[in-house]
Amino acid sequence: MPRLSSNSSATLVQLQDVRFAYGERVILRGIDLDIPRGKVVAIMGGSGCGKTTLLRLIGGQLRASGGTVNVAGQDLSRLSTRELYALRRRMGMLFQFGALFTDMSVFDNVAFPLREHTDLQPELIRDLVLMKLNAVGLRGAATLKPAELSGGMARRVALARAIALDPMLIMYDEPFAGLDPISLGVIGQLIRRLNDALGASTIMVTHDILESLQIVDYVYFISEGRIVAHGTPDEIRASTDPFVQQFIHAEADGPVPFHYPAEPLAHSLLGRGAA
Ligand SMILES: Nc1ncnc2c1ncn2[C@@H]1O[C@H](COP(=O)(O)OP(=O)(O)OP(=O)(O)O)[C@@H](O)[C@H]1O
Repeated sequence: MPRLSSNSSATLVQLQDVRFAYGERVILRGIDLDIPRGKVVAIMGGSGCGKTTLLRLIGGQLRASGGTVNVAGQDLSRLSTRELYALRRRMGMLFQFGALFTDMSVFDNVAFPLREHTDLQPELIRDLVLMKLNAVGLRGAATLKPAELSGGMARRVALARAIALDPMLIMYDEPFAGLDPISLGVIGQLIRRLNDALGASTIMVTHDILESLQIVDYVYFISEGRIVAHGTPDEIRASTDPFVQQFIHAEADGPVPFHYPAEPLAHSLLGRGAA
């Protein structure tokens, strides 16, 4: 597999032959990928192919059953819990729908990681929160509660919270899910801008290929536990790979099957199957 970057100091995250299974169920069968410093990289693939699992492996919430996950020059499997925790503080994560704390104001939501993980004085926390909210265009909404926000605004607050600690690596799981087309464009631009302003690297799991191609530097496609295609947005647009084509043209069926693996329908309907 050709690698995106062969210079290790330019690579923030490197996965080599990473394998993972939930019990008997094998999800990843040997993933090789690089996330270069400063870049925004999208990971795409069919539903249930293991994208979120991959983010959790990089975040150290799951341990690979084989291969190596290396972040900022550190092999995660060799870190103590304390070292892993320290590394995780340098990662910002926004998981699916990035729920805000509903009983806290926008300000307190963004202040939460700063209060939790630093000993900064309240005045400094205040300034940092206002700067983060300003970066996502919501400084004026600091006193609102999540229930008073639109879906797009709530997502922007979640972004501000994910970058509160100035992470070196930001991971987004489906950052566009459930957004209208305008908010989707706003969030896409923000993901790019925040990455560049922080000098961070970004990994984004998404189904939204057209939006992603506008903002990312590189895309990896996963299928059946392996990377099956990868390239820059221009390479992806020009690709004749059937897998990539299925994504670009949003075709329901193709190399990525519509159906979750199951016994034949007739078998299920006759009541002989498990479901
Ligand atoms: N804790 C778990 N225990 C057992 N199986 C799991 C667990 N978490 C996820 N899975 C299974 O592992 C597979 C990969 O899940 P994962 O969430 O990584 O997929 P995904 O590519 O992010 O999917 P989607 O795009 O639908 O969010 C799925 O089939 C899922 O059912």
